Amino acid sequence: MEEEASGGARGSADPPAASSPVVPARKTPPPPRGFSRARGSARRAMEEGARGGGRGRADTRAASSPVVPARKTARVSDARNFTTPSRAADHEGCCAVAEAEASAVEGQVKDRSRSCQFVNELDEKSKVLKLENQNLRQESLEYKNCVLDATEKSKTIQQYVHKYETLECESKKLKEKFNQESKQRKNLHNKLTDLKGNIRVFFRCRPLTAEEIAEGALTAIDFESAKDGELIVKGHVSSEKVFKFDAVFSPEDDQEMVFEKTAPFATSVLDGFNVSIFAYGQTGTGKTFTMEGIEGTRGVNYRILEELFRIIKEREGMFLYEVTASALEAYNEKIHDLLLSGSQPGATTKRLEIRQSAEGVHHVPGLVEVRVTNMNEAWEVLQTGSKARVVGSTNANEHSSRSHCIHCVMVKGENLIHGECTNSKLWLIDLAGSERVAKTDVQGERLQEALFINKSLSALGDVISALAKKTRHIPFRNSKLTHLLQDSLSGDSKTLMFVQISPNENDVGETLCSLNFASRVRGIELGQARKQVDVGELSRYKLMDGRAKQDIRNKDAQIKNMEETIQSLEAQNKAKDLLTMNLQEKIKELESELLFEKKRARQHVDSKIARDHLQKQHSLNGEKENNPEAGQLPKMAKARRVSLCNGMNQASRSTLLVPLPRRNSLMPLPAAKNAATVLQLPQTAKARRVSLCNGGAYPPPRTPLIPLPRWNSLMPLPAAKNAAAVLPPLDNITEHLSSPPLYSPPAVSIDKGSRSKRINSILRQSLQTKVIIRPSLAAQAGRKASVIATTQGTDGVRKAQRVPVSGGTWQRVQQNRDKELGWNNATSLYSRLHVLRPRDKSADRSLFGTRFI
Ligand SMILES: Nc1ncnc2c1ncn2[C@@H]1O[C@H](COP(=O)(O)OP(=O)(O)OP(=O)(O)O)[C@@H](O)[C@H]1O
Repeated sequence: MEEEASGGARGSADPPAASSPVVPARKTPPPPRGFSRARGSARRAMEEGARGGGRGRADTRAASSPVVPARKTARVSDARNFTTPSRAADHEGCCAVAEAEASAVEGQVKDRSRSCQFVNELDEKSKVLKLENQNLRQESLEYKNCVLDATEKSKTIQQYVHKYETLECESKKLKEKFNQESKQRKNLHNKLTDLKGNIRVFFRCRPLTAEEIAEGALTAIDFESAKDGELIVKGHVSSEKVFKFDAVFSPEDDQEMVFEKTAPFATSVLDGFNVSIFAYGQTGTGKTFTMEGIEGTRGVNYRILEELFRIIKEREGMFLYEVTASALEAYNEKIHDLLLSGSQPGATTKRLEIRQSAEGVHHVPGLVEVRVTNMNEAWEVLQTGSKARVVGSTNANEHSSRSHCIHCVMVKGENLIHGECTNSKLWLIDLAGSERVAKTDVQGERLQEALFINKSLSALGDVISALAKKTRHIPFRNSKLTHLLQDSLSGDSKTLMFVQISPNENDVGETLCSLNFASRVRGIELGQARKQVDVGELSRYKLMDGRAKQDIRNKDAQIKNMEETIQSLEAQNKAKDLLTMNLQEKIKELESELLFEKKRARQHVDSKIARDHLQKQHSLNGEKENNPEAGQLPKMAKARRVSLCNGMNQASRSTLLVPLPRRNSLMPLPAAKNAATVLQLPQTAKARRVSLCNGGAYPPPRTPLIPLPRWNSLMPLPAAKNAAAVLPPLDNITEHLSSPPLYSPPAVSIDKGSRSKRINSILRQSLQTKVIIRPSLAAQAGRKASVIATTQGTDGVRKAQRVPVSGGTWQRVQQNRDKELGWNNATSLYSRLHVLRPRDKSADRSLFGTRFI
């Protein structure tokens, strides 16, 4: 930009360069419009001058130059004065040119001034841009520095991230280690507790009161010789008695020392165990002092709460705890909520009952539970309850507790690392003191209270005795107190009992009673304390378990049903298989029977034909003997076989044996002389078989013969004498043949009448059925070598012929049909008769016999 600006400046300061039209456009700015116009007008003026009389070369040069110096113009004007009239025009032209040039110069000047202005503006802009450039450079440097910083920072961050990851990893390892150690500590703690016993008994003796000292009372306990928890009670009558407890606190031991050995129970509570701490002893022996303490010397209740919240704080981040507190009293065998009664001591409140939950935990439904988040809140709740407790003045104690005061601190814990939830309770119980009514000399209400107190403490003694003896029944429900302490005494929790005694020698009887009771309590062997995993979670798991079990039961039932179904289906299949087998066997049996019957029928027919043949031969022989003229007929009959096969080969002749109908009863046989040319039907029964081959030249083709319709039984036989004359015309015969059904079986005889008709009809129906339903039978039957075929003879008479199976299609069909009508008649008849009388086979056979006789 600087170069351009300087170029512009140079252009404006160098007129020749500016006037030169060949100055490169790059170096000079574009000429202003006025300048162009000036050049155009100059050119036009020159042209006009040329038109006016021609112009000199110099003028032309001058005109060609856009910038003409003033000096030159004056010379031209001087010359005008000394030129000829022709030059006047030149002069005028020159003037015009000069004017044009002047105007051009003027325009150029204007343009230059504009250019200068433009250049100035550009300079200013350039300066601004320079400044901007500098700023940008600076910013760029700053950015570069920033980027460097960012890179360094990102590197640092990455290092930090890496460090953080490493730390996190270490933290995880430490957490795991902590968990393990915590678990180990817990186990050790529990082991220690177990070794010490789930019920521990601490002995505490209060100091002699001022009154007692004043009375000169002596101390019955020998603390000097007490070593390792052993305690010697000085007997004022008999020998000394030694008791052993888990801890012995002399009158000189302060609250802090007592709590030192109590503090581990706080850890147990937060670890998820139920803990019960209670104080037992004669009235005025310091139970309330031990449990609650007095201003400045706080007792176990205060200190254990302190310890609880201290540990909760210590475990922050790893465990989450929720603490609630409640307070109640068992007064005259009634349970009252001490938080409901508020600040009105002894005020009648709603009576509560003890219930057992589904999980087996004893609780008091409807008890007010106050959520507390710190020590002060918790202590306030406990104090509220303590203040509401029934307290009365007796001879033994100015502020004697007339009820059993029970504080309950419930702790819900969640391990944030592995998510285990616990739900534990800390019972802090200040029992009412036992008292000898005669000694305390209480009256009225106090007496009643004392009776209830003694009764409940007696019930507690019974429970302790039963637990010590491990009897099956523990009388927990004999009093509200024992009922409420059932969970604490039955082994689910860790229990600590303070046995409080008076050092006064005068109270040694009560002291011994208390110490004996405490010894029994200490002797109780309870099972290992159970960790109280969150019952809600437990119940959820139980519910899931129940559902899963129910699902399994349902599935089992479904599987059982399916198995039963499968079994029944298998049984059905087996039954069907059995039925099928039986049916197949039956079919086989029937088929074999059928074959047998077929054979029998065939044999029967053959034998019958043979018999008929013999009979007829005999009768013919007899006739021949009686009538010699008639002897010609048997001769003709003998010519039953007429060979029509002259000239045929042997094979074809052997197959062309066609049985002819028994026409002997219908027409006379022609003479056998020309048997080779004309087929002569035999007149007698012997003529039933007609050989178309040379008779006797070849053996007969087959022995089994298919029965032919017994035409003789349908039509009257003509007289044998003049058979030719008696024979009816052929047309009549055709009528006879065609009138009955083609395949209707012949009637047995006219005499048998209705029976034969019935059989006929059965056979007919059977045939029709067979033809329609089982055409394949015909095909099966067609496998026989030859069948009977009914053909139309050349003479128009229907003839039954034996034709070869290898004949034409029509012949085969006909053969099959005939076969079916022949041999299968027996089958169908048998079947039908079998249907009619299935078991009377003899009758069937007789019918069969009848049919073919
Ligand atoms: N260890 C002790 N040190 C100092 N004073 C004590 C100690 N034990 C008890 N006392 C005092 O003895 C008196 C009676 O104590 P406390 O009321 O606690 O007895 P108690 O067993 O609760 O009686 P009760 O059964 O009638 O309620 C109180 O004035 C108390 O301060």
